[in-house]
Amino acid sequence: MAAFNHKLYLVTDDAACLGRDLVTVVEAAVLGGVDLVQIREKYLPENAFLEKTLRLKEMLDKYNTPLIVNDNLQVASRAGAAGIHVGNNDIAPAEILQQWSACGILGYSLEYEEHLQSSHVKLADYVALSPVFSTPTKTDTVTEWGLDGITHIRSLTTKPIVAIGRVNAKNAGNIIRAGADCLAVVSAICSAPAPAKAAEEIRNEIEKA
Ligand SMILES: Cc1ncc(COP(=O)(O)OP(=O)(O)O)c(N)n1
Ligand SMILES: Cc1ncsc1CCOP(=O)(O)O
Ligand SMILES: [Mg+2]
Repeated sequence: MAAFNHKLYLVTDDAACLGRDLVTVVEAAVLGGVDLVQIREKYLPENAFLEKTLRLKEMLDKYNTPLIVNDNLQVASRAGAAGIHVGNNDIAPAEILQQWSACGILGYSLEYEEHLQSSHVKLADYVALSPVFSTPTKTDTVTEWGLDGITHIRSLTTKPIVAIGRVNAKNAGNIIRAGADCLAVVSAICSAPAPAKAAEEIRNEIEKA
């Protein structure tokens, strides 16, 4: 089980970067205060996904910022990533740990409260409350947890809680005060005119909360 003490987690979306180079946007975000990055590519063929992951990892290694790969165990292990994030419809955590002994951080999306008792959650280093607020960035979701949902799940588990879904500088403080340990963000950073400044503003709200 890996320690998890990250606070601001950038989940990438090339399409949200407004035509700018993804590595440049992510580097700015890291300089602004992002301390964990996930590469999320739902539609790239595996070779292109791996190539992009390696390019991003080369930059992130300069900052000692860990890179998590979404969904794809082959890409995660071949790139020597710091870990993987999966959900209910992906490869199961037990299978990941069986096939990838070097897996560091294993993240799992919590979509149903009943799954909190599952072996998937037991094996995870953090649970993502997904989504905390409904978001146009990902529409195939089940439960909008809201702030009360975070507080409720906080009372039921000691696992680190990551909140994702329409997180921004305005709601960051409330989400942390509700019980989240870490905020995961796509558009409020990737689509910001100045990603470094956007990351810094969210980070400041986290630190103040
Ligand atoms: C940090 C974080 N939280 C939730 C998700 C969503 O994962 P999942 O439910 O598997 O959906 P996809 O991202 O695969 O569409 C995530 N990727 N990262
Ligand atoms: C990947 C993912 N999983 C749950 S919501 C989401 C997207 C969050 O995107 P945004 O920060 O733009 O709302
Ligand atoms: Mg997934």
